[in-house]
Amino acid sequence: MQSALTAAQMRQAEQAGDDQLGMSSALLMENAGRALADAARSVVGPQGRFLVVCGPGNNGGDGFVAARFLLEGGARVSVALVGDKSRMSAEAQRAMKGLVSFGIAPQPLEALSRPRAGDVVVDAIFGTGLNRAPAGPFAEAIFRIYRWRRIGVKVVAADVPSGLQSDTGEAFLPYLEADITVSFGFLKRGQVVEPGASLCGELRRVDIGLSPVALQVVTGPVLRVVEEADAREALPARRSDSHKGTYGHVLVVAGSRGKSGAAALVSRAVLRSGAGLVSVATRGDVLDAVLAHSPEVMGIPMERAGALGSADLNILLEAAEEKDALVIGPGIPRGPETGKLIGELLERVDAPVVLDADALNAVASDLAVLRRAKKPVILTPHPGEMARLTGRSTKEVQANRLEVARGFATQHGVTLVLKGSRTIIASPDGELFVNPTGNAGMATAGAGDVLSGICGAFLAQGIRAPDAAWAAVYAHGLAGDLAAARRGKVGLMASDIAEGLCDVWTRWGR
Ligand SMILES: NC(=O)C1=CN([C@@H]2O[C@H](COP(=O)(O)OP(=O)(O)OC[C@H]3O[C@@H](n4cnc5c(N)ncnc54)[C@H](O)[C@@H]3O)[C@@H](O)[C@H]2O)[C@H](O)CC1
Ligand SMILES: [K+]
Repeated sequence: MQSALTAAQMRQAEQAGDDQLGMSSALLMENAGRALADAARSVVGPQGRFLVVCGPGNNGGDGFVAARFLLEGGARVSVALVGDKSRMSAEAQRAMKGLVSFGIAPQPLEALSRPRAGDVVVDAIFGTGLNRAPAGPFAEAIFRIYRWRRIGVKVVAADVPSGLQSDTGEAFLPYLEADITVSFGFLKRGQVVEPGASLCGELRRVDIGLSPVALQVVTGPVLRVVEEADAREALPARRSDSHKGTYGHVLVVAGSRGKSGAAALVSRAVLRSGAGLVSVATRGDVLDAVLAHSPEVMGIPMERAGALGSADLNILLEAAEEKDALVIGPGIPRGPETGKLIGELLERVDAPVVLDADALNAVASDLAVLRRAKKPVILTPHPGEMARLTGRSTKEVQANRLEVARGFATQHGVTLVLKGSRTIIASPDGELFVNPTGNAGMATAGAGDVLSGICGAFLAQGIRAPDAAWAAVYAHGLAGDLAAARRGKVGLMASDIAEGLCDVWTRWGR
């Protein structure tokens, strides 16, 4: 998995690179500038026209070096310096001197001819050093580039699109959107979470000489980006001498009158994700609808009507015997005692549990039950459910996704999946993962039910909870991407995602 660092962690890594590997910042800048020039050239070819816009810091320094390499390659290059020359960093001044020795001196941006459609602007105004909203000439430069992009000028960002906060992924106003962002050394957090991920356009990470060894000195939680190979390897290969029991039996506690579909979606997703068997415990009339939907699903009829409560404990404890994982929550009839029931199940069931949807709302009033769970627990809230779990507003949750997810997971000793674009997965030990797959078409009824089924199936196959969570989220998003590629985003339905899982497994040779 790739690591996505904060600016402070980047500086630690850079320092380690210097101390241990003799990679001075000047050498790093040379390598960064060369990679930036290569990326810019890849957009229009060496004969294209390039306008490199540099700020006062080392991001600007990368731009000066890139301009020199473009020039050496025979390209037509003009260079602008934004801001006061006297405020330039030493490395940027050195890089500018190198450029001037090639006969090009940076000009004020307004003195240069406006780029045309198809030309390339290299955005080297701000990188990880941005610490407040761009103003004055910086804002003006960003507005100009923003307007040029709308007429077809391509923008290649050095390290971070200017205006984007590299730690949080939030953007100051004004900010730039890039067609390509060239990330030097390690990825930055702001490039892999929204809205930063969208502002970066195509994200290209380039090595500049910072050895992965440098990561060992970095302090604080390192955000890791789930990659396809990781998710594929997390899933056990199927042995020829195996039988359905080998892949686990999942108990699904879901569904209620008018919501039998939730139980059907979860149970189908469980089977579509490789579990050997699935049983659904739900009210009798609901169960008939679920079993009619999928003949492969077994059922445990719960005759008591009304909300789930302690009176359902015995039948569910019995149903949970010999099970390898439970999924509780989608569409359940929730009442005042449901939280107590779930707490008792967590304490006594000898299998890992996925809590989703109304099971999350049920335990929100007594989160202490989570710590008392006998086996690992995965929670899969969307931001609104996370708000209820934490007592924060949804807006606050969304503005602090990484911290909120990690804080909850470590406080309650659970694996927390905070859904949304670029879903965050946090482990009880404080590991942090971000998922890059998925698309807006998946904002559709039942998509979360499918995810909870995949999580349950992966747990039942023996994958440890945090890995089961990020691998399930990755597969779920990839299934949605493959389904959307075939049938569009607008009409995507949860059952398409469940069916799309088959394309994931064939793609993975599973
Ligand atoms: N870390 C590495 O391995 C490498 C990093 N490189 C490049 O360096 C930049 C970070 O450079 P830095 O000098 O720290 O900051 P910036 O160039 O991003 O910002 C410039 C400078 O501007 C000041 N500033 C911040 N916000 C504002 C504002 N709104 N208005 C005016 N001025 C502002 C602040 O003081 C900054 O110092 C990194 O992104 C890489 O591109 C190396 O070149 C390669 C290795
Ligand atoms: K930049």
